[in-house]
Amino acid sequence: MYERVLLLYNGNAGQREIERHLETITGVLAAKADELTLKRTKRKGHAEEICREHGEDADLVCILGGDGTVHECINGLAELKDPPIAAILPGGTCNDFSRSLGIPQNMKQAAETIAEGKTEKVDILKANDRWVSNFVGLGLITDASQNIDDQLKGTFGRLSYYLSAFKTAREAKLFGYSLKLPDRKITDQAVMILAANGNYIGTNQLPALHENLNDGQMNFFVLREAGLSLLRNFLQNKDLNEWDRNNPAFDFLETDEVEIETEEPMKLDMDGEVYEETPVKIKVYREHLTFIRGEEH
Ligand SMILES: Nc1ncnc2c1ncn2[C@@H]1O[C@H](COP(=O)(O)OP(=O)(O)OP(=O)(O)O)[C@@H](O)[C@H]1O
Repeated sequence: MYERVLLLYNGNAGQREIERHLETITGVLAAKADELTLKRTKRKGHAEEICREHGEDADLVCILGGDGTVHECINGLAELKDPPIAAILPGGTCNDFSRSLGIPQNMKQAAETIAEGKTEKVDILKANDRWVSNFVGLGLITDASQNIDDQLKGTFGRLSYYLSAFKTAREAKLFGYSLKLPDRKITDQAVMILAANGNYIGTNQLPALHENLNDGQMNFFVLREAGLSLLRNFLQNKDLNEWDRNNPAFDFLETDEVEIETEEPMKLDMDGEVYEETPVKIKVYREHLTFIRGEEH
């Protein structure tokens, strides 16, 4: 039983079915809360403000939205002295971080998972001044998310991500970068760099990964030009065996800290939205927030 539950929802996210879901969710959660408050985000950045200002008044904050809304919420929660437990109701298009937590993608089942109340402390990344739940990327991934046509996204949902990623992959640009890792420095060229905290991107499970969300490590991928066909296969969910750690088309490593510089400043994609530019320092904050989790992840 929770004393105070805050249910925050992005009426703008996903396929605009959220209001329909609210009835289901409140039906399940009301039985578990002495007080249940609903707040609707009015603009981009609002979820972050609400979490920063009201997060400590709740013992559970339920986030109904996609990865971009989760991103905002953790930025509001991560620096609170006594942050509440966070729970995700998958109301976006991809909902990747909720997948890593084993949250069912069916809304009623997700609400029931919250009602069951299993929790886990999870790692959160900090990239320059922003907190990140799922990933930080640059290069091809940033271009792909920027190329998503909002109208297509509304109509085709996650299919629009694939269309955009395929389109972008044909025009991938090489860039020069240098990485500073705790034990070495690497200077080379790539088409994409990805620092992943979660295990899914664009609803696809990332291959060759760490097993849990609280090992204090991020999974770090550098994709070379030769890796583009690999990426296409990844988007079609096939031939994942090619993502062997020894495949020269990409570098794969685990680290708790990295600094990335690029020849020119490059935009950074954080959890599906562009925030900030390179250079960037990314660090894992181990078990920094507590989330509701499902059975399997
Ligand atoms: N009321 C609002 N008006 C405009 N934008 C909003 C509002 N509330 C939230 N947003 C922004 O909408 C963006 C997209 O929302 P969200 O990520 O939740 O859905 P999505 O993109 O469909 O999901 P996913 O990232 O899982 O694919 C977020 O970055 C968030 O900042």
